[in-house]
Amino acid sequence: MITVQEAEKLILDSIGEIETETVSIDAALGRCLREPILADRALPPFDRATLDGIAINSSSYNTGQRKFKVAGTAPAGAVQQELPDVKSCLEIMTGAPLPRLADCVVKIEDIEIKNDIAHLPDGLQLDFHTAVHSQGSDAKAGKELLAPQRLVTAKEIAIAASVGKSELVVSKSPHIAIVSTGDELVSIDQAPEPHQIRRSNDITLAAALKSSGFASVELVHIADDQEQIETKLRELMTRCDSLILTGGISKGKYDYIPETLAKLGVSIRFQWVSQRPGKPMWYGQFSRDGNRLPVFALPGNPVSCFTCLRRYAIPALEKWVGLPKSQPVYAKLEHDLTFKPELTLFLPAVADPRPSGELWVKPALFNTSGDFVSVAQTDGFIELPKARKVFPEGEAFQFYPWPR
Ligand SMILES: Nc1nc2c(c(=O)[nH]1)N[C@H]1C(S)=C(S)[C@@H](COP(=O)(O)OP(=O)(O)OC[C@H]3O[C@@H](n4cnc5c(N)ncnc54)[C@H](O)[C@@H]3O)O[C@H]1N2
Ligand code: MOO
Ligand SMILES: [Mg+2]
Repeated sequence: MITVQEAEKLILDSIGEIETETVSIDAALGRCLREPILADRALPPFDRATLDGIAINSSSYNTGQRKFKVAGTAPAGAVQQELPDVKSCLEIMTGAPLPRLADCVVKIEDIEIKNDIAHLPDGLQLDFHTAVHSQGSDAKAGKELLAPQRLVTAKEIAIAASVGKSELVVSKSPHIAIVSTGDELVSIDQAPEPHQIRRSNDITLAAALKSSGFASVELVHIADDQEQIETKLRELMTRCDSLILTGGISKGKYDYIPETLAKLGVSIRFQWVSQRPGKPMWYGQFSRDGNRLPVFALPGNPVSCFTCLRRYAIPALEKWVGLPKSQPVYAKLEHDLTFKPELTLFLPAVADPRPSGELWVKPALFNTSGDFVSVAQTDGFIELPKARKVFPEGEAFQFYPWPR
């Protein structure tokens, strides 16, 4: 049996970088950018008025001129104009190119225009490019505005749009199959017999993946029949980029998953981790077209598979596609705890942020790793290391928020 840290390292070390694809800018939201975004021209591309007012030559004002003939109007969207001479002005709108011979803008509030003459008061502070956003002052043409390997959010879209990128190169979004097995499981729209239970893990894992940015998910259920499992998994391996299985991995007579995966050529990286819940967890990879594709076989107990998905599978998928890893935070325990088994404990807990800026957590009491009822009241789990037995109130440990 390996430790949590060893399992995490084996998984993350085995994960490479997924291929790229080109998508429309709208479809790039939430994906990892995989190309640099360069300024296609200077930003701003011309000397731009930042206020509505008049464009003048500041040296005329600074050598005593107070009346300027209004020679015309410079709206935004019109080509750059020119003052007839340095003694006159143009009315100018925010966003318009500064006219040639003018070097600053005086805002409308500071002046009075009567009979096409603009009257300026004494005491204005006017210099070269006052109220002008100078050409290239944000970025020179060719400058890298965004480096690759970052999450595309609204602000990245703003930059891409401003340089005319209607399509972006991003990481592919893996198509993930969530496979549940078990003869006792019925679909949620079916009335279960007393000995049956509703199949909840697969749809739960799908929701967690979707809310973590993995939208392409397919649900598959297979009976506890080795032949059917083999046939279906073989088919999924031809077209899915990752498999996440739940159930059928422990020591029961009908726990066919590890054996079948091995038979199908999925190479095992590990099974059995010194953790609760989730001890039977299995991880491996298979090759297709030169890519190594991850397979997570998670225990069937609902809390186990949910916890293992959060602790291992989601960070691994994030690394694969280049999304920022959903990091744990540190949080302080609200009361003393003792846990004697030689296992790392993932304990569901309620977050309690304090006005002091500290995050505290209140561990939840829960029955078994089948008890989703208590877990639903919590915000995440706290990780209590295997090397310890006693965990005192006020000590900080890593807290993993649940997927939203
Ligand atoms: N002799 C041993 N028995 C068990 C061990 C062990 O070490 N030695 N480990 C236990 C632990 S820990 C866990 S966790 C479970 C893992 O079991 P499996 O992965 O084989 O899962 P199943 O046997 O198929 O199911 C376990 C439990 O979960 C329910 N389940 C399964 N799939 C779903 C689903 N899609 N939706 C809702 N509930 C599901 C299933 O009905 C069972 O009650 O093994 C222990 N045994
Ligand atoms: O991993 Mo099991 O989850 O402890 O019931
Ligand atoms: Mg079992």
